[in-house]
Amino acid sequence: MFVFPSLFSRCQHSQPSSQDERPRIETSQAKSLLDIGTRRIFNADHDIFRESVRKFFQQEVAPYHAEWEKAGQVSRELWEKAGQQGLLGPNIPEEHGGIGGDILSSAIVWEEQMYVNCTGPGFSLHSDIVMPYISRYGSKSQIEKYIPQMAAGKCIGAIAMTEPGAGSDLQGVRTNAKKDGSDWILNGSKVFITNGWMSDVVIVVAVTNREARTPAHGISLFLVDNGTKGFVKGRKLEKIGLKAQDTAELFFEDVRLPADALLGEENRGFYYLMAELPQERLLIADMALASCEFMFEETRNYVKQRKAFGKTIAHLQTVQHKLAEMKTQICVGRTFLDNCLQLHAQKCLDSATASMAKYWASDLQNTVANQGVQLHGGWGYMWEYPIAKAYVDSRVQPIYGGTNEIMKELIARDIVKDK
Ligand SMILES: Cc1cc2nc3c(=O)[nH]c(=O)nc-3n(C[C@H](O)[C@H](O)[C@H](O)COP(=O)(O)OP(=O)(O)OC[C@H]3O[C@@H](n4cnc5c(N)ncnc54)[C@H](O)[C@@H]3O)c2cc1C
Repeated sequence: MFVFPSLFSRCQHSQPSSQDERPRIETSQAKSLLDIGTRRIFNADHDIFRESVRKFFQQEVAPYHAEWEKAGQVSRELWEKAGQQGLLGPNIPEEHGGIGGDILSSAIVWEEQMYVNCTGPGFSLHSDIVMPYISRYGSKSQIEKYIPQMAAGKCIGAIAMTEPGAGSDLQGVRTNAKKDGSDWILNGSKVFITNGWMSDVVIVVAVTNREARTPAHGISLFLVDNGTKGFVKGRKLEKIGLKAQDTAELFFEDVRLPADALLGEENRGFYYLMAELPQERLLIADMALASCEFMFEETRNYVKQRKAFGKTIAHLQTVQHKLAEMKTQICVGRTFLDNCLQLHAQKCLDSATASMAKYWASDLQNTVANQGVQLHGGWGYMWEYPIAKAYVDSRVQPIYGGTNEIMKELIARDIVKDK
């Protein structure tokens, strides 16, 4: 496992470490947008971590990804290896059984995954969406039961909000849990659940009080273990992209849950969701920007070696201008994203700002993917070319984690609200 040189108290404020003598350059000034040692939000300790994470994705993920795309899932072994390397739950406190790092360490894992263009492992959802709910709202026994196992990659986490009839409108969920003595009886179904097929524990969003003054006041979260009677996993869904990611339907039929399966307080689930969604949106945004950086470098390399009319296409001014536009947009986006990462590291990221990042970066990702494919010509449409894969994987980013239309609703609501 990678051992952090007790660096994270310093990381909290993202100051350059004393080891950084020269000011760090930003990505626009670097030789490649993927260079290690850039960006002022990071320090030299982060760079060491990034090197180990990069090596992990290059050695343990990239060579096997095509195989996992065919299988529709990654291997269990990969999860355990990631756990051993300290890649799962980097931002979960040590006293809860996590790694004890900062959000910037999580961001390094998100970005490095995109830099190898391998979307299969659902690490970010597990580490930075599911684990935080348990760490923040779980009881001592829930934390002890799940967090160390999740950090070790022996327990894979998922979160089930969306239903066949309710996605954007979360308050419309119909899955429900009714009290039976001190137990709960859970009924309903969920769809599009990332890590759903491989999951060992799922956080399930369910209605617990139909009489509440608004639906938001009657929703609770439950921890449901794989193998619980009545909990059935449906098929792995066939998607147009994210081929190696196991996205599944989940069914709950009279699932009897003990009282301690309730996560946090009864009927407080909607508030927990609202509190945690900005981190989910930031994560999607940062992965989108990192994917742009990867696609830009792929495209730059391609046009510098592809010949047409006796010289490389990188000599054509129209191609150069397109690359100039792409790089400018990506670097402008990176500045905003790094600002959001820093705000979040200081616990100051608000919902509207996170929504701006998610909407803008995921739209940019699709624009860059489209331009990258175009500059690759026919080869860009071939699966063997990384840009083709990046193109299809981009498409879902404006949809999940709250659609970009919903992001605009949240941004707009904040703009016009009475102060
Ligand atoms: C690959 C993948 C993985 C996913 N992983 C998970 C997961 O792990 N857990 C989970 O719970 N969910 C997951 N989802 C579900 C995802 O979050 C939802 O698909 C998303 O929130 C949209 O919901 P919906 O599909 O029901 O679309 P709908 O809500 O039906 O929306 C359809 C269209 O209507 C628009 N629309 C809806 N309401 C409004 C409005 N008020 N104003 C303007 N436009 C509106 C939407 O923007 C969209 O364009 C995943 C989805 C995919 C595709």
